[in-house]
Amino acid sequence: MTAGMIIDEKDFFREATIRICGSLEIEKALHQCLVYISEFIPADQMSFHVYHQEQGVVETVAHADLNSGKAMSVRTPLPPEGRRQVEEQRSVRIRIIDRLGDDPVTGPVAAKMKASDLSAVVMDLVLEKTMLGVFSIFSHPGERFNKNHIRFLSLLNRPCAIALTNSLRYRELRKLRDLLADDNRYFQDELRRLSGEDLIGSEFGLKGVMEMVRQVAPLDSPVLLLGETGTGKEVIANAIHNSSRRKQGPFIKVNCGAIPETLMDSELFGYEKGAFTGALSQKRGRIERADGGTLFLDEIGELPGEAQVRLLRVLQEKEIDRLGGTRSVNVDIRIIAATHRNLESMIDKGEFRADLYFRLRVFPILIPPLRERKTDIPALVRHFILKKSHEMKRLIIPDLAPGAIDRLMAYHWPGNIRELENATERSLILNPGNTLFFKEIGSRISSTNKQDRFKDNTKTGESLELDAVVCRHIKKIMNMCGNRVEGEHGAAKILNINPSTLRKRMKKLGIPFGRKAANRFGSSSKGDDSCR
Ligand SMILES: Nc1ncnc2c1ncn2[C@@H]1O[C@H](COP(=O)(O)OP(=O)(O)OP(=O)(O)O)[C@@H](O)[C@H]1O
Repeated sequence: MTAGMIIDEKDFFREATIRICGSLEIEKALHQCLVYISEFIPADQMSFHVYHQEQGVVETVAHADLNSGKAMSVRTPLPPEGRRQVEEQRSVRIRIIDRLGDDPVTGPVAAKMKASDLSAVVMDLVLEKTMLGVFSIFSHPGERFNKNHIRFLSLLNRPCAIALTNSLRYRELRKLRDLLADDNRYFQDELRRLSGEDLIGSEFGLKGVMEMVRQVAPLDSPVLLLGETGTGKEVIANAIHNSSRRKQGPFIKVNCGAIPETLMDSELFGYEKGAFTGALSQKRGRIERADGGTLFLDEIGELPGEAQVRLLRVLQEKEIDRLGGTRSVNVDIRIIAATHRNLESMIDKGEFRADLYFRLRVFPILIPPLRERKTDIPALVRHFILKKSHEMKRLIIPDLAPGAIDRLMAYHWPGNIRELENATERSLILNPGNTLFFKEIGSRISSTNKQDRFKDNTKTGESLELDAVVCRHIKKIMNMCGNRVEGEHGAAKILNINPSTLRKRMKKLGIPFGRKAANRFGSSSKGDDSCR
């Protein structure tokens, strides 16, 4: 103590503790504490050090003098003797070192801090039987600490240990937070790069859609994307997010059709620890994770009834309740929903809530199927050739064979852009050479056409055999002509064949004509099924 100064131990402990535990920023706490202590003890500087045994390194994590404090990470390797002393030490020590430079442990550290000539009190900090580090208090130049000083400083062992632990944990958390923020930035950029540049057709087939995207993106209104499967609803949802003020925030996708109904609530809304058996820790739901960004609800038509009610509340109140939670959590999200289903007919069948539908369809955008924007096909297929060739690490980017584009344009693409993407990939696999023919698309076109014709005929349940078709046709014409074979208004003239040939054919097919026909044919031949 400085001459004549009397100080109560309890006051000293209380005041110094308030200061050393007063801030999680250890440099500030250290500085405040030093300023207070220096009124009673000839202390000029203080620092915290941590020992990393694997590397045999002392890390100085904070240092303060009477002007200010500084957080740092200065690492000093110890010589073998210093390492041995630290590692073999079993008891908690508080020691006075008359000259820091002379000690094998403090010497190398003090040299870095230009404090080799100073005297110091060095105190091991232990909490719950764990050696945390060291607290050192440096004297004024030329002064020495005495037993009385040590008695007072040793009172601060526990508060200093607590302060050091808290600040190290805080430092770790901040590091993780910065890492996460950095990762997040990286992934968002990556996503933007992938989705932003990859939108083909914005000036052609998707021009109208992109115009609507530009109108709605800056607002916070919900958007409902409608379109067949594979038309690019997710790509458009991304484009809206990336052109909105939320673009720095998260874009969180929920595929309502892919999450089992029993897990939907916990996935969307999250849960508190202990909300159900197995809820070992708190989990934030996807809605909460989208806070500050966009929540993309893909396949919204598949959302179970219970979750529809809870989602409606999110849209109305802008807050969510975690499962097992006792308080609501505010969320700032923009919702983009998408579906290939007809939600209105689902409402009629009681499968989708009308109130949720009207909340979601504030701004519907219909994405046309690929068959209605075939002008985009050449650019799309070239884009996919490039993309897939890179993915497959092909050194040469294949070209399109003459006629390939015609084949691609002639097909009707029920699976839309996804089908075109897959067809391109398949073609690349099937053609290891430098030219893509898309011959398989050609065969798909003819098989589709055959199927269509087959469908048309089978719709009526009629036979497709040639004789049956001819029979039906002759009967139809005979009916039109009032069963007359010959003459200006006779069936032979209309069918452009000789009347006797027609009679022969009718005989062969068992079609009555002349008097016989008068008994059989009425005004309509619909009831006659002899041709089937
Ligand atoms: N305009 C486009 N430009 C480039 N690629 C596109 C475009 N539209 C869609 N794609 C690609 O086509 C594939 C299908 O698109 P996306 O998943 O967005 O369709 P979707 O309508 O959401 O499908 P689903 O209804 O099945 O969820 C994706 O690989 C996507 O990258």
